Amino acid sequence: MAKLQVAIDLLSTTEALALVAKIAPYIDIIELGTPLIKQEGLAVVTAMKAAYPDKLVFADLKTMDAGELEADIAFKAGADLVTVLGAAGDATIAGAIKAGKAHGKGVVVDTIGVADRVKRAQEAIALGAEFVELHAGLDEQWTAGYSIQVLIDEAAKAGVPVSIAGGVNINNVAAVIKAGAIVAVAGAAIYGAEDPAAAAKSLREAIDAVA
Ligand SMILES: O=C(CO)[C@H](O)[C@H](O)COP(=O)(O)O
Repeated sequence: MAKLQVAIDLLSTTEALALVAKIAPYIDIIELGTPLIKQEGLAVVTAMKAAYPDKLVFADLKTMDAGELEADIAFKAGADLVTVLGAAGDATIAGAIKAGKAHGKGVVVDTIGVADRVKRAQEAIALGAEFVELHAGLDEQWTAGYSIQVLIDEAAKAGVPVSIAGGVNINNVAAVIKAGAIVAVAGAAIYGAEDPAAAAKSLREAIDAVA
């Protein structure tokens, strides 16, 4: 069954916990966004895992160097999954994966900014990543001509476990899952919705209708 990951790009632990209190029944993975972690530190990871021990807590570190060290501190703080950038060297990705193995946790490789996302996804899985995020970041989404269809097409040909992030919403989530993504990542479509619980419920139902 494909998973729904909420990407929380809010800026306080209080707001993040309040959001998850509304949407918890519909989501599988709670992502603490990079700006949130930069604002609140890894304490937000610890607080979220303590509040939701049965959910997967995803720390979006976007690590570019010192893979083993950065992953280790996030796993110690309570993360189940951490991100390393696909743009980083193989040694950085391998270091994070080593820390993941030591903690019995996983590493997700984020392809933001990578030119050939499919090739890097295949390389990252060969290194031992849990799955790879085919990702167009918030800035790229504002670029003229951006379409999530690019990521959907890449997921269909990747042949390795991937998630898709970059403007996932109720209009495209079925296509995301039909393309083979094992995780749909939705940020603004949930935290920016007038009714986040209703938005998360609709996404959950759309995912389950495909899977
Ligand atoms: O990691 C991120 C930005 O770097 C976002 O959390 C990710 O792009 C998902 O957000 P949205 O669904 O709002 O596009």
